[in-house]
Amino acid sequence: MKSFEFLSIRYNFENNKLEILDQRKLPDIEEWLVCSKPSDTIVYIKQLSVRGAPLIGIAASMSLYQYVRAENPNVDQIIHVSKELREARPTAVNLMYAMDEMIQVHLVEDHLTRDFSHENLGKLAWKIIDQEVQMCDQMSKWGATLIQNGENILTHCNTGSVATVGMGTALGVIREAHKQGKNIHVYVDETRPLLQGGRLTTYELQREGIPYTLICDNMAATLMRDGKIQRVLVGADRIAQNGDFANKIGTYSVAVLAHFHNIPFHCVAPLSTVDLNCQSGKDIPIEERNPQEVQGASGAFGQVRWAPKESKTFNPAFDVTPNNIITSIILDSGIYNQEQLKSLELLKLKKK
Ligand SMILES: CSC[C@H]1O[C@H](OP(=O)(O)O)[C@H](O)[C@@H]1O
Repeated sequence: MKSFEFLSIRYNFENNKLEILDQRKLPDIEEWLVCSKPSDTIVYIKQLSVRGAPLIGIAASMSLYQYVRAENPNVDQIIHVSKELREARPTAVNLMYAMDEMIQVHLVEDHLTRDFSHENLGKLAWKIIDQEVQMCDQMSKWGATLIQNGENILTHCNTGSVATVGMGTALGVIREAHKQGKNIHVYVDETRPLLQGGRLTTYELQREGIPYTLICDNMAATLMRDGKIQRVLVGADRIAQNGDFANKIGTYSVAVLAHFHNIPFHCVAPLSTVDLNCQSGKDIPIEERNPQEVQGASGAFGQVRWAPKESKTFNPAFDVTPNNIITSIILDSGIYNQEQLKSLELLKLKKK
């Protein structure tokens, strides 16, 4: 392990200090929060101060490593803390994948034969980070091969460097296409209720001078009807064996609209997002969040409510898009079309 600084997570090896950029405060306030112990990290993951499927896995891995280096706990304590971190949010499988990698769950021997030294956990955490950076590069390059010059691309939620430690997933493809001079324009869904698009995707695009237009989620249909959108790119939190996938709430709506208007719709994610324990989207657990998020809005300004505080709300953080309305899934290993998804190509890939 060594010191590092990415856009929304940083670690100082000398003093074992782990920090995350409070994404609730972006774009107006760049404030770093200290993860001094795993319980801090769990709170930050639950409240989405640190968010994004790949990044929460990395934050949890670094928190577990930091804890072992600081406290020198026994194996049962390490396993217990990894379980608490694993359970911080239920949908993004990257969190479970990262914890399984850190406690070496694939080693079938009794856990006493596994190496839980902080040196080894540091190597495992760094391996997860390095893989994530590489996978972002690979899926971004694969996805950019599909982008034609001058396209308008719609994206939902935030899937960029704020949500990963690389160039991003769907937003990584957009970044790569822009870098290749493909003269694209991005339509950014604000993504109610937590506004990851309106606050975070705009923050990333603004910083890099990538042209974009911010829209409310209810505007995508009209843009598609008027021929203003040529492609849709979104991320994923968990992909089932057959290609059904869970992503930020509202993704399914966008997929249905794209299907109706014959617009290519792509999911972009690392292979680690594919969960073989899920045969189809029906098996993916969907996180339900608190009513205040729907009753109002929050950001750097704090929290505002406009609905009656007694309002009953429906607030799933994710929805599931079925494989039959997906044009393709773009992974770090390549592009998989609907027929390949239906013939369980992802299952074969994972088992290689
Ligand atoms: C590359 S981020 C993937 C995924 O994670 C986000 O969820 P959240 O903002 O709740 O952490 C969103 O669904 C992105 O598409």
